[in-house]
Amino acid sequence: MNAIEVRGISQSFLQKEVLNNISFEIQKGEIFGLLGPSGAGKTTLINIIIGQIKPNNGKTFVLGKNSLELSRKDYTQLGLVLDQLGLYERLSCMDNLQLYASLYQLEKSKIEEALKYVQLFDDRKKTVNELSKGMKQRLIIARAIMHHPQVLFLDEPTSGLDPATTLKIHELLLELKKQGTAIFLTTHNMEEASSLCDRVALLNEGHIIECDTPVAICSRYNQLNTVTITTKDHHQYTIQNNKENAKVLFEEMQTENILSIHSSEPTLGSVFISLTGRELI
Ligand SMILES: Nc1ncnc2c1ncn2[C@@H]1O[C@H](COP(=O)(O)OP(=O)(O)OP(=O)(O)O)[C@@H](O)[C@H]1O
Repeated sequence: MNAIEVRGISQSFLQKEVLNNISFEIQKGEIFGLLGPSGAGKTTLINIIIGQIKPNNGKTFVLGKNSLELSRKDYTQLGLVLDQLGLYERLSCMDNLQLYASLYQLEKSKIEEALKYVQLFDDRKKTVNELSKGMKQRLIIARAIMHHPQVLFLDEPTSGLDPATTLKIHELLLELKKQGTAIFLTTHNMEEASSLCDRVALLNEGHIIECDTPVAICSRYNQLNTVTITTKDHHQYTIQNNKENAKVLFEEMQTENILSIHSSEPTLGSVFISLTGRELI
């Protein structure tokens, strides 16, 4: 059974089409990234999958169940990291989690376990307004995972965080993946997607324009593989890294006039730009 299944989803708001015939599936233990620029419809798709928006067309399933028929019990299998809202600023980390734990009827040990997991146990008595942005985000992740959900949704989980906190969050997500959690995340950050996700979908103007492993997508766009040559007389030019240009490169090398040669492989970011003419911001 797929953890998440999205079948032919289309959605418009005020006659503006946001999602057009979107389909994909996510397995247990898989990290799947949805990449797209601001306003591409990423949050809308999460809301459809968790049954909070009824789509104009198509169906989504979570753990085999139609999203529009999820019961209260089904929701206990899901974890959500949707934004930084929903924390009580003047309550401690512990108290914030305790409020949620009572909804799930979790024992205190589960809260402590989650706080340790995100490395906030020593700060458990601090109030939320004393936490940094990265600590708040880790608290939200603790809240989303303390009941051990089978499916975790994260909307821009590391947006605006420093590289060290981002790395910590990536390690946490990889650990959850190892335990079999299916993880669906949205991001603008193609480096995050490349290093973290098993598969990614590139979303542009309502359509999925690519969906595969980051390596497979990048290797499909080998024409973006280039070589930049700088000569000793400070002339610089970039050519495609292909068979035909190997001859040009060889001839240039024989002149002994080369200062440096840099090769540049396609990245998800450069693929996205070449396909859409726009950056992932
Ligand atoms: N309830 C709504 N009513 C009208 N328009 C909406 C509604 N929800 C979303 N939209 C519009 O749908 C489009 C997609 O919004 P969405 O929040 O899904 O994008 P996003 O990809 O998550 O963007 P970001 O990366 O900036 O969070 C936007 O143009 C937004 O204004």
